[in-house]
Amino acid sequence: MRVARVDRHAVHVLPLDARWSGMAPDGVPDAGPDGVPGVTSGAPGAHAGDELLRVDLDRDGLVPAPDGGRVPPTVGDVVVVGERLDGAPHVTGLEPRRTAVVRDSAGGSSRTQVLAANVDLVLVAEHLDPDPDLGRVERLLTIAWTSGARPVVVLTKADLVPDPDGMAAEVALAAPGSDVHPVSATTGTGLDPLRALLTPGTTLVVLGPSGAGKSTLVNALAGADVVATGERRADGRGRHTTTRRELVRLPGGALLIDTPGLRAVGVVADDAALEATFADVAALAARCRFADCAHRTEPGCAVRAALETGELPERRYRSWLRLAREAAWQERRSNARLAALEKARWKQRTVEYHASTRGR
Ligand SMILES: Nc1nc2c(ncn2[C@@H]2O[C@H](COP(=O)(O)OP(=O)(O)OP(=O)(O)O)[C@@H](O)[C@H]2O)c(=O)[nH]1
Ligand SMILES: [Zn+2]
Repeated sequence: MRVARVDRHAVHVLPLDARWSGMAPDGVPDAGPDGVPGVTSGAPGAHAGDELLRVDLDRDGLVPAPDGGRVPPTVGDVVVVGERLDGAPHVTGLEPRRTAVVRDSAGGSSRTQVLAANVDLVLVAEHLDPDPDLGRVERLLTIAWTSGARPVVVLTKADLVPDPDGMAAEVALAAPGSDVHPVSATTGTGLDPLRALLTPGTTLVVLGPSGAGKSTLVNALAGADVVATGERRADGRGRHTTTRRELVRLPGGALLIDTPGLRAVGVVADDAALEATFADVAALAARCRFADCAHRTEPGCAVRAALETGELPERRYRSWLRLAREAAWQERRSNARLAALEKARWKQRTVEYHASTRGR
């Protein structure tokens, strides 16, 4: 069962097997009377042909993870559904996540948030008009590389600029290793190579700022209005944009994880992902005379040399420093949090041990 939506006390799942056939899956309970868990019909329009099954979570809202811990379920997760004694469906386990799109969720609790699981393709959407923000593209690419999914950069609103291909070539310098596609959802230009990526069963997520045209792009790719866009509604009653994360089946058989526009995303990145996003910088650093070169005043520094000749743009170097520092800081913080958790656990065990031996 694939998690399509997460509520506080339940997940809504797509039966994996019945996904393409549109047949009612066997063993799925009928929609019960009000308030009783059962089959709920999909969100209006979004899941035509798919029946979502509402499955209760334990009181803590967590599910047993493969490593023995308990984690919050996320959209795209594959869960095991069992039956409780009263016959109600109930999440009993989580399959290992093949890939995970993780962000650093700012806030006091110093936690990371898994935005989407088991994603094959991350479309990094950035508009050509206003000018693309290369730092944001690099940030989202780092998140994409860290996830384990394949990143593809999509430059939207190509119809609004005179030279979309020239701009795409510039963005490509900030995106080594990923394809960069200038597209226009309005005219349909550039959509075909993206459509070719959306094979049946492929799960994709589109990351990008609000207003980049993510929903418009997805609808254009799907050839149908599968997600709400930021267009003003005909009745003039404001905008209706994505407000929650949800897995939606596209007509061609690919699965889209629709997310609200990300304002500020903190990166959670591993070194390999940073090296992928900044492959050009990493290649230069590998040529520095000293292996531990800090690229400041060391002799034989290939990074500084490239900065001086202009081969490596100052902007990109700064962006690399910033993201590397941010990732390192995030890692230290999460390690500190893990250590604190571990300590609390031992403390609890000690207390329990003393309680159990008291009075013997
Ligand atoms: N000219 C032009 N406008 C576009 C294109 N794609 C999207 N837009 C417009 O850009 C605006 C934002 O598009 P959305 O698809 O709602 O953007 P979004 O990224 O999904 O935004 P959120 O849902 O807030 O995250 C809308 O007014 C679209 O009509 C395009 O290819 N060309
Ligand atoms: Zn150096």
